[in-house]
Amino acid sequence: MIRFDHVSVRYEDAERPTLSGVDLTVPEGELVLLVGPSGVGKSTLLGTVSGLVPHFTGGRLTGRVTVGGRDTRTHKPRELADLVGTVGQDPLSHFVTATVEDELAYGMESLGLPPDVMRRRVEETLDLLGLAQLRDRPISTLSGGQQQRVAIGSVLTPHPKVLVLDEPTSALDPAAAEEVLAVLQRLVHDLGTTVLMAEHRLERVVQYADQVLLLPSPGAAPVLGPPAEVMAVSPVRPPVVALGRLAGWDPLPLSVRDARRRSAALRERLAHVPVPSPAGPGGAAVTALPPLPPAAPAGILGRLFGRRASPGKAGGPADTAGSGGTRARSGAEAVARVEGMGVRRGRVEALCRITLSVVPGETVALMGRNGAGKSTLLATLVGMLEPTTGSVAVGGLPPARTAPRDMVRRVGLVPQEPRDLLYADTVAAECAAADSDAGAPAGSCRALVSELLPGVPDGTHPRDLSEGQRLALALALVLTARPPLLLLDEPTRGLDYAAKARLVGVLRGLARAGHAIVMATHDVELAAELAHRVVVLADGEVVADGPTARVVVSSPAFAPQTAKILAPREWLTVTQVRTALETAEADPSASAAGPAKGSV
Ligand SMILES: Nc1ncnc2c1ncn2[C@@H]1O[C@H](COP(=O)(O)OP(=O)(O)OP(=O)(O)O)[C@@H](O)[C@H]1O
Ligand SMILES: Nc1ncnc2c1ncn2[C@@H]1O[C@H](COP(=O)(O)OP(=O)(O)OP(=O)(O)O)[C@@H](O)[C@H]1O
Repeated sequence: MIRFDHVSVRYEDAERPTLSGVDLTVPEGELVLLVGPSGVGKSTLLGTVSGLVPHFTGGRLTGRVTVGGRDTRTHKPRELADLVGTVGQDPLSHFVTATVEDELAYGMESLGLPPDVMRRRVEETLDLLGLAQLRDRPISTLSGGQQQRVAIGSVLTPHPKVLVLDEPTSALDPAAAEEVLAVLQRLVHDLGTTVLMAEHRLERVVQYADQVLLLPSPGAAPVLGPPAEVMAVSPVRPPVVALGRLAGWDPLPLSVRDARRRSAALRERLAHVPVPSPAGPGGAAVTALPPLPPAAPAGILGRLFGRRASPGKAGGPADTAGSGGTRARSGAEAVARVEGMGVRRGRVEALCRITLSVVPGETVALMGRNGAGKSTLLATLVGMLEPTTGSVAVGGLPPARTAPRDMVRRVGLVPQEPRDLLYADTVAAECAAADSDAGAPAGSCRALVSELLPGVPDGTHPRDLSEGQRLALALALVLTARPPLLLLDEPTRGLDYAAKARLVGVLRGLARAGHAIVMATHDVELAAELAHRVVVLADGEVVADGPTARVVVSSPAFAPQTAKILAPREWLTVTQVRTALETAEADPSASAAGPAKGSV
């Protein structure tokens, strides 16, 4: 159905081609999963199928890509619209109408489908994607995950023969992601739709794939094959595969169910090994933060507060007590304290009766369904939104009523859409501005970008970066300022597993140094790896708040793969299991050991 003949793509001024020698066929009626490290060229490859590359991105395409026999270089994207449905990484750039219902109908209208067919499909899709209650809502008022559902729904309604999806579940909660993948699988099985989909969270998708297409490194020849075979050689792999490789299971499991069936010996081996208790916040390891830096210069204020919904009232309560006084006033040294807080957004009661506090050195994962109120909570902590009822204090001050120049020294937010932080024309200029805004030594921000994700080019416009590269840049910009309270909204979109592991390292270091971190995330593996505590929101209320293992292990939605495989014991990550096995091997007396080496 999709044929690549000797395809190469080279962007202007790039040192080498992003894609080269792609020569393969995606058969009709298969779901092919495209995987590879951040920035390797996955979106570029998808773009050659939808026609966006090179028509909209620039660069030079050589070779030929055909979809259902149509050459994507001679057919503009709109001439492929009846055949190919595309969802890109940024749902907002995708929308053409203002409301949910109109957006779902738009593609069908352009193809001239009869009104009764359109009506029926809109209703079906609203139900399928849990959007029925949002049908009249302006798209601009939806949460990130709700927008992603609309973007997916709008390409499903015209029933295209080919779907090209770039990280379609990146903003979805775990249950919604499963539902969307089940719908896609049904389209593939029942209607013979061909799906080519790029994803980083392989734990969500690999078991649905008929074949996996791996781009191992920039410009390297792709590998296409059965999922288990490709996973055996892939540099990116989900925890279930990493655990299978660690335990020497053959064939490698792709699903939790497969892994559980093979896990008896591993369980036995771990039976007498204590699960390491995660280092909690506080304690000797956490050092006190240095005093707050002097007021931030103006530059960074634009970045952090440029898009605030209710502009900070300049001249709000001054920090007269100084930083030490402020902290003392706030009571038990909490960096953030929320009490009985409610937030109304238009007609929606987005948060209700929220009470929680965050202490220095603590990492909190905010989890919960799409639209539960996670981003809203972060927005109130940074001062972009004001509580309707109750109170919020950060560093002892009410964020929305405090001058941005005072807030910016206390709190930094990496928003769900990292683009909102980026203003300069090049990566180098963004980094230089961040260093100067934060009063950090020149080169600090650039070093952080490279630490998080090697290979991000200095001279590239942030607009042209890959999703993972852009997020790494946004994270580095905020981390350079080292705010005492660091807020991250979905901090792993577009990041490969290695980049995620490096991010975990950086954030752990910050937590040890006394920074408090609150991250809204659907990435259960990240929460398991990093968070001391998980707070679950549902319909704007806190429904669970406790140590990570206790909250996630019992939850089918939030448990990481390792926990599902090894339940009821509370192993959360492959790293924990690896360390335990290595320790047991070094000191067999520490456990009632079975064979230390080889297959377990
Ligand atoms: N329009 C463009 N102009 C110049 N360079 C570009 C452009 N689009 C992408 N690139 C570069 O091409 C490379 C591949 O980007 P691409 O978005 O295809 O990667 P990806 O594998 O999809 O990454 P991610 O997993 O982070 O989404 C990156 O180095 C990126 O900076
Ligand atoms: N500007 C707005 N106007 C009106 N309602 C809004 C606005 N922004 C968000 N909402 C609504 O407030 C609720 C909470 O949204 P929020 O973005 O905080 O959810 P979330 O938990 O971060 O979701 P996601 O996981 O999808 O990012 C949702 O019902 C959403 O539709």
